[in-house]
Amino acid sequence: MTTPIVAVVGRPNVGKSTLFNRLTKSKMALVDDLPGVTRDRLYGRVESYEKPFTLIDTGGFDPPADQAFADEVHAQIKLAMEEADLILFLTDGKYGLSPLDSHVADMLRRSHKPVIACVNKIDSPEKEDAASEFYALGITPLHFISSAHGYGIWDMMQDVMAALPSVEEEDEDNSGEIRVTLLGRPNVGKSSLLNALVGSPRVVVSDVAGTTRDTIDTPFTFDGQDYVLIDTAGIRKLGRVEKGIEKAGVFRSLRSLERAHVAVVVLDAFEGITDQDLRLAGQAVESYRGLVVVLNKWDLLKGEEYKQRRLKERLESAFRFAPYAPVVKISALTKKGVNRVLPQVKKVFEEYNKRIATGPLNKAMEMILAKHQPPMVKGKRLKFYYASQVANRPPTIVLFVNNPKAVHFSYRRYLNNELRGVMGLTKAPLRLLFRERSGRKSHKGRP
Ligand SMILES: Nc1nc2c(ncn2[C@@H]2O[C@H](COP(=O)(O)OP(=O)(O)OP(=O)(O)O)[C@@H](O)[C@H]2O)c(=O)[nH]1
Ligand SMILES: Nc1nc2c(ncn2[C@@H]2O[C@H](COP(=O)(O)OP(=O)(O)OP(=O)(O)O)[C@@H](O)[C@H]2O)c(=O)[nH]1
Repeated sequence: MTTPIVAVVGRPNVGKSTLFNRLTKSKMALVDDLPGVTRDRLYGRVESYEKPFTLIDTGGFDPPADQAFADEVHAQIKLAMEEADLILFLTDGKYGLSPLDSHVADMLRRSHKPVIACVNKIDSPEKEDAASEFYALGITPLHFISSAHGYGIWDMMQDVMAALPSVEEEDEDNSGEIRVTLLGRPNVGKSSLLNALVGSPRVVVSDVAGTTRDTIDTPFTFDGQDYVLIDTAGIRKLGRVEKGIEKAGVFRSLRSLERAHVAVVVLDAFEGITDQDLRLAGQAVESYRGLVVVLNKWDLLKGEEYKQRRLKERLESAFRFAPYAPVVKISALTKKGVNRVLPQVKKVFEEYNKRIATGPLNKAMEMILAKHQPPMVKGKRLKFYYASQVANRPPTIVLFVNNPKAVHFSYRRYLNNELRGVMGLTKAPLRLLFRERSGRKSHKGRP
């Protein structure tokens, strides 16, 4: 199951960040465990609607000073058209239609991606009439919304939901191949690991940075298991892109993650763990991909026991948000340990496919709820009605509850840990979705 990517595009100041904040603010709080530094406004998960998705705020590019902002918008749109599954095109109803809006509309019409147009800053229904000039953009559906106050957002989200694939759609691909993505900041040794894994150096680099993205996947077999290394071109290309590296990098890693089962995050053991490393690992966790942490350049720590211990401590504290991720120490240079990477990937993948039937799941839920009752919220007890696994890859369980927003982070974590135990998940993540259900029957009333 992949999580779709929705990108918000539009001229500066139309309200993209405001919309982004509104939609992501009630996101489920797996992120609470991530160190503050890994949180930014580049992307966020939206899980409070029927279908979860990743939202990307394409604003805030820093164009070189001599370039007009038209170039900035142009760059955003191109990125969004390449990488997103759906585009939210925002315009400013208070300002009125701008020539740049029409230009953006032309570009979007030529893309084959679904687009939903929104006239923002329509703070009340009366303002809609004044904004009817936006129909001239020729993009439908067209919604009148207020990102700041919430007007029209619900209607717009209905169209977004209708355009996105459903969570319950199973991963059709039963070929048994494991899709792996290698993530890591520049110079940690991704290309070296790629070469060591695949055996022979492969020339996959496009020399012109920033042109059409050429995704090249590399299939191979190891110990009788089929693997596909995703976007092997991007692994090398990213190091060469200088401008807008961060945003391009975020996009690349998100897109690769969406196509992967397992992310291998490569760290440089010699340089230590940086914020960027944690951000990449955080993306993998937020995308609910399997995660294997590779400590590369271990050869440089040979005999350095103090440094090894320091690194181990730092790793344990920094990766508290993914305690289940196996860690493999390697040297891509000497190839020592390299053969231990894929067996770990395979173990994670096997758990990633696990299933639990509804009967045993609900029996387990009864015990879990009895052992540690859901807390009272404003004098009312949270009620869990029913649980069901709706997907694997990753294992995804929907919990029906009377008030999903009131399920506190610590209780979510409790449920997640307990259910992981029940399902025998030790190396892979479990995704819990909380859905509203009203009704008198309590969980105990269900068979
Ligand atoms: N009246 C009104 N103002 C809004 C609304 N949404 C955003 N604004 C205001 O518009 C201004 C720009 O909003 P941002 O969300 O920063 O716009 P942006 O598109 O992210 O801007 P860039 O970062 O420059 O790309 C801010 O002053 C917001 O408060 C709205 O629905 N109604
Ligand atoms: N000592 C040591 N050096 C390594 C190891 N792995 C890679 N290197 C060196 O680290 C440097 C970067 O390696 P690359 O494989 O190009 O790193 P990368 O992550 O692909 O870099 P970008 O293309 O910039 O993203 C090269 O000089 C490698 O020789 C290792 O295990 N030990």
